[in-house]
Amino acid sequence: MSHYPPNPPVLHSFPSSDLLMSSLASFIVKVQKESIDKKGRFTIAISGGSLPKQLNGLVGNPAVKWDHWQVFYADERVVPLSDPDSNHLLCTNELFNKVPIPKENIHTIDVSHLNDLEELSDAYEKELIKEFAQKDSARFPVFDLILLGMGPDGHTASLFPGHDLLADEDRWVAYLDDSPKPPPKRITLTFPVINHAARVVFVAAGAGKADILSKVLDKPEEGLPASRVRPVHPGQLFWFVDQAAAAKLQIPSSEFRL
Ligand SMILES: O=C(O)[C@H](O)[C@@H](O)[C@H](O)[C@H](O)COP(=O)(O)O
Repeated sequence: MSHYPPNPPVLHSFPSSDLLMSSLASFIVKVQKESIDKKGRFTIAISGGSLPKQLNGLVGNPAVKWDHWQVFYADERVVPLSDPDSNHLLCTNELFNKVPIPKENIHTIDVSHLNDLEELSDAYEKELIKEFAQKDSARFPVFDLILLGMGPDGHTASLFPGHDLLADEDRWVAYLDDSPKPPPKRITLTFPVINHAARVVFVAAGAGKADILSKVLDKPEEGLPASRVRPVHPGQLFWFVDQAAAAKLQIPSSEFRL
């Protein structure tokens, strides 16, 4: 555990969603390069919602070394991988079908083998242990990058306001069968895993995010799930937002520089 306080979040606000998307792609490419140069691989967790679409700047980008990516899901709905509710299906349609990533580098949560929630989350934890435990000797996996969205209630991944899972301090992967947003059964990375990542990036765009974003960033003491994302030192939290989402914020935006 780090003895230093978490680094303050870095906010990057862009005048248009196109600029947000291209800057996000540049940022990811830079992190990918640093990770591959250091360890020969790039570990990333992604979530659903509008996020996969925001990754469009990676499509056709020759700097992306897809065969070095190891992709996990920050959360997944417990439905078949071919179901329209599946985050994996969404990411496949929006991104993976458009780029040359080897299928075995995408770590799905596949309910066709197991549909007991506990077995399913244990199986995903084992998948993470295979990737991380022998290679890094940390108590929790240290992702190079975790990409998250934020719901209108301040939830992130499948960590919802007021839910018991917010207090989970031990597990790497947890499950719930009472998600307030359908579908009810989900698997999610826990806060300790999210907060041990080297970098976490939230992406939020559109006027519909303005109120909740100002609550999450200006009033972290309210403890909404997205406010609880505070990577332990030396981890760093970034917010990539557009001007519409940032309209009600008090904290200043930093210039985006690579
Ligand atoms: O699992 C879900 O129910 C959604 O995927 C959800 O968690 C989504 O990621 C956020 O609500 C952010 O949504 P947007 O990215 O669409 O703003």
